Amino acid sequence: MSDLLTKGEYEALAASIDLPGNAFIDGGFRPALSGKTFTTTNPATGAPLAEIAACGAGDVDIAVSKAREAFEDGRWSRLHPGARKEVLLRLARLMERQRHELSVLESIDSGKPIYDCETVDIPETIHVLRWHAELIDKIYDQVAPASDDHIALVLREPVGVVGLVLPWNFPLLMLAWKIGPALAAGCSVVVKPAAETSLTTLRVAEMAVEAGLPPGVLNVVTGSGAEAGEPLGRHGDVDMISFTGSTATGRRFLTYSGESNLKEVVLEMGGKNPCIVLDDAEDLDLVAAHVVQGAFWNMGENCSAASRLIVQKGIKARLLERVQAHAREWNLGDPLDPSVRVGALVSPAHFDKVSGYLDAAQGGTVLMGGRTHGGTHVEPTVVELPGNDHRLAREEIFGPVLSVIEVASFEEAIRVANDTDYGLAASIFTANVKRALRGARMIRAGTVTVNSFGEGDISTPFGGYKQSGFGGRDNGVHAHDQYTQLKTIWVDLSDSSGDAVD
Ligand SMILES: NC(=O)C1=CN([C@@H]2O[C@H](COP(=O)(O)OP(=O)(O)OC[C@H]3O[C@@H](n4cnc5c(N)ncnc54)[C@H](O)[C@@H]3O)[C@@H](O)[C@H]2O)C=CC1
Ligand code: BAL
Repeated sequence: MSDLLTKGEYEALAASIDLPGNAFIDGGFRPALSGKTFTTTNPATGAPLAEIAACGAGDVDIAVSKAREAFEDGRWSRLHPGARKEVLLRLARLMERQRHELSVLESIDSGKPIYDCETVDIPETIHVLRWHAELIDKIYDQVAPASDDHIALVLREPVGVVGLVLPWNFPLLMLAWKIGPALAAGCSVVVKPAAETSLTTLRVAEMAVEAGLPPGVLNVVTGSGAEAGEPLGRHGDVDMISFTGSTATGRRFLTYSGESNLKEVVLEMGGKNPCIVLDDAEDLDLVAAHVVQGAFWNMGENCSAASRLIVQKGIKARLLERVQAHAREWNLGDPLDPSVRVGALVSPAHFDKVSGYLDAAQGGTVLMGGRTHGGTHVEPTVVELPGNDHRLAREEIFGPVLSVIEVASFEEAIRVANDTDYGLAASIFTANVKRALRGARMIRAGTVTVNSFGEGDISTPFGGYKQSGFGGRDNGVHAHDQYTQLKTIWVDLSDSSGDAVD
């Protein structure tokens, strides 16, 4: 907190930053082959920020071939793990030195509150990179049990050239969730940031080369999903795609893979995450603070947002009173003001989508909020619904809208929690340990938090059940599974007669 600057200082920094715009390929910036650009704007003000290269299939081809060249000649993939670690640690140090600049870039490009960027997004990004860097020279391969005449080695090898397709809601943090383990494993990467938020990814690519990452290992192709994302997904020389974003686009990557080279695909997608509060939950103030954080943090633009509050009848009135009291503390305003908790939604198009859900709240009771301000701000909104079949309870809104559903019992709470196509995250609040753990087991979600809202931390795998996830996990040692493949080397120690060699 003491490290925060003033609003005036952030504004001055924003005005002075030299904004990147070109794609980053083979260690340097270059325009799109077509020369085309698109404008990225500050969603809080509508002001244009920079012209970004609108990459297409030709640019993706070049980026993939440079990544392949780098991978095959071993400049990174065969570097000693300790040397790879040092480069990533240097990158983390550079980012730490430029944390204010990165925070401002992230905030003006995405609409996120500077407070969040300074206290969560940027420090977490740096922490994630450090964590994976430190892991590089501590993971051992295996020797399998075999007869005395054999040695069976099980090695992890980097998967090769990977495409990393990013969302706009946590641009830098999702970059770190993916490049951390991918680069640690020795892969070369081609990153496709969301068109709305390319700036910090481009800046970090530049810093990575400054930190000593060889050219060609980390490339960034900017542009739209259709023009840059699809050619990456369909590319015949990309070995694997790791994607975070909507379930609809995630599905497309499976098609791209099936129709091209059967590249591996790991998908981290949407959620409609339940937050269960049972009658016996203790410390309702704390519960309410978690509920509000879960629903409104990052303006609800969060795949793990606790967007469905499933509350037992006996506690509902008291809880909702406290939820509203806490939510009132989440002030809406200029994202560069460090006292602001609710910034702008990422774009006018997304604002329209979220506003549409506010219009669709009929049939429910709006308990607070429900109004919009300017072209991209939405008030934290709490809507009580008649049941879990309401559209607001079924579709991912990705905005600051909390749906409340009353239930009569623990059993009904679990049934409603699981009554969704998604299965990313869930929370359960109760003083009864058996119910907490039984509930956590019964809920079909990749992460279940007990008496808190959260996503675990860097050491715990993150990903979804059902239509929230596919093929692997981010975070933890488990994230390295995505970016490595197992090779068995079977060594015969016997001589040709079958006797053991002396
Ligand atoms: N982490 C998450 O769970 C996220 C979920 N969403 C959800 O998705 C909704 C729509 O947001 P979008 O920005 O449209 O998400 P999206 O899933 O379409 O975009 C994510 C990434 O995929 C790329 N992409 C989009 N269309 C593509 C295509 N046809 N082929 C290849 N790549 C493509 C985008 O350029 C971006 O880099 C949001 O309202 C929200 O509900 C959005 C972002 C993150
Ligand atoms: N909450 C981190 C993952 C995501 O929202 O995409």
